[in-house]
Amino acid sequence: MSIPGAVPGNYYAEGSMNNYYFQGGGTMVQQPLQYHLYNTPLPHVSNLSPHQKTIHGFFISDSLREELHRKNEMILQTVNAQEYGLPEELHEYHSLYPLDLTQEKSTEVFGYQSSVYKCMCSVDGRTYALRRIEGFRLTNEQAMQTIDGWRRIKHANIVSIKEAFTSKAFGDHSLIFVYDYHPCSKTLYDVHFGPQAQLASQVVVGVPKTSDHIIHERILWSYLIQLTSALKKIHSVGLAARLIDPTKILVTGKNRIRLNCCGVMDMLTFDSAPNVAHLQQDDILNLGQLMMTLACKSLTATHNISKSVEYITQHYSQDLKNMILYLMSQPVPMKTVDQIITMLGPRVLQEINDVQNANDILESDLGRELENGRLVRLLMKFGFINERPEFDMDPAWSETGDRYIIKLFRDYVFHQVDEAGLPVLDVAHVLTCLNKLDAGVDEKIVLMSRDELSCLIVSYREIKACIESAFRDLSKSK
Ligand SMILES: Nc1ncnc2c1ncn2[C@@H]1O[C@H](COP(=O)(O)OP(=O)(O)OP(=O)(O)O)[C@@H](O)[C@H]1O
Repeated sequence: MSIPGAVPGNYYAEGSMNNYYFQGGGTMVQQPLQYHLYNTPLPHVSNLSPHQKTIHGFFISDSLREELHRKNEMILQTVNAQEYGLPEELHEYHSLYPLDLTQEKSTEVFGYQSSVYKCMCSVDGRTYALRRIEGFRLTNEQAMQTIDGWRRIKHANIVSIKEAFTSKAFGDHSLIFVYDYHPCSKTLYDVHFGPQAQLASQVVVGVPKTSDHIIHERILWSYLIQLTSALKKIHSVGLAARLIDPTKILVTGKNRIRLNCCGVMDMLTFDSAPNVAHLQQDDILNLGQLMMTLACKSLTATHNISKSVEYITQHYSQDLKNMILYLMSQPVPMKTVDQIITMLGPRVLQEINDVQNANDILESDLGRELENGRLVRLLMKFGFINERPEFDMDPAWSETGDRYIIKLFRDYVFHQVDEAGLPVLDVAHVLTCLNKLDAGVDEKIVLMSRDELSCLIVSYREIKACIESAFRDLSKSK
């Protein structure tokens, strides 16, 4: 059988659906489908005519698929709790997985050592990030109430907190904070100052840093806008962030940042009753220091401000330099986040434009998968009906009546051969047929019996009715 109207070689089906390898002794072991099987088109198929399409055109982009797969894989990662000396259960959480693998824990930020774990909640089945403050004994129960204000904050640039509690499950007095989990996220420190970032910007001895190694100005403005937006929310409810540190800012997507560990300092320093207005001024100052650190790509940039300003003047616009200097200046009498927002002005519009463009790209990717989801549901119905060994005490059910038409249609879609008797693997033909079937169009096709002795002329609308009726029979039997 050949495909009427199909242009041979127009479409390319690449890759196999499963990954096989042979174990010693010749047993074939099936591996789960690996995302890396889908690669971008090879050079010899990339120069297609305008009417041709590669199979990649039908699915979401490789990079997005890989990113989503990695995130899903990360959510499912587990370790043996005993091996890592972790409790099997902690309050309503289980399956703890350490996210911070550094041996030497710093006490610089909180004044206590802290660890972070991914975990599952047995109440809602979701994944969370637990931050454990080690060896902290809570003396005043009222401190727990400081979390209430933070729990009400829902903001795109703040990692949401769920709850806090104390625990002796680790063998000490620990204070535990439960935050939303953002799989595969890194800290801003890891992204710009971690070993990989260092490697990328390694300076050859004697050769000065080139502008390739600095963070692009547009990214710096984007960070500033996102953090200002987070501070606006926090200050407007009478709280202060208190931690604007590269190790406590999460990068959860491309240039997408979120303030992490909100509420921890309020609990740790509850007894000293800090002044919120002063802390809010400190937030603005810390934001300026962070921006200077990032612009100079040096963690010690604030130790020599005049040298750092000189560096920023050389590499960035006057606007950015003025902004950083404003953030770091003395408050006379008070600086507010609203003033920063006014100064950001048109940059905010640029950010909105970038965000909306990114959103459009994601929406078009989603649109492609939407079609695929529809077709998968149709294929599942085929699977339920075709080749069913017996139904309603009738061993010939799937081969007779309406079901015979479905079987012949399945052959028409998937089992065609070309003039030389070779299988036709034309994805476009399959997609066209399935889409027409799903829409139930009036177009008629010729279905041939396997022995080629008889043929039926039926419309897609009629085949659709056959499938719906057969599927209804199957679902009624439950
Ligand atoms: N809410 C979260 N969701 C996902 N991953 C998180 C979350 N919070 C922290 N992490 C990850 O946990 C790891 C450790 O975080 P942590 O804040 O301890 O950073 P750190 O650089 O180790 O800081 P410190 O030196 O203070 O311990 C980081 O890789 C971070 O990406």
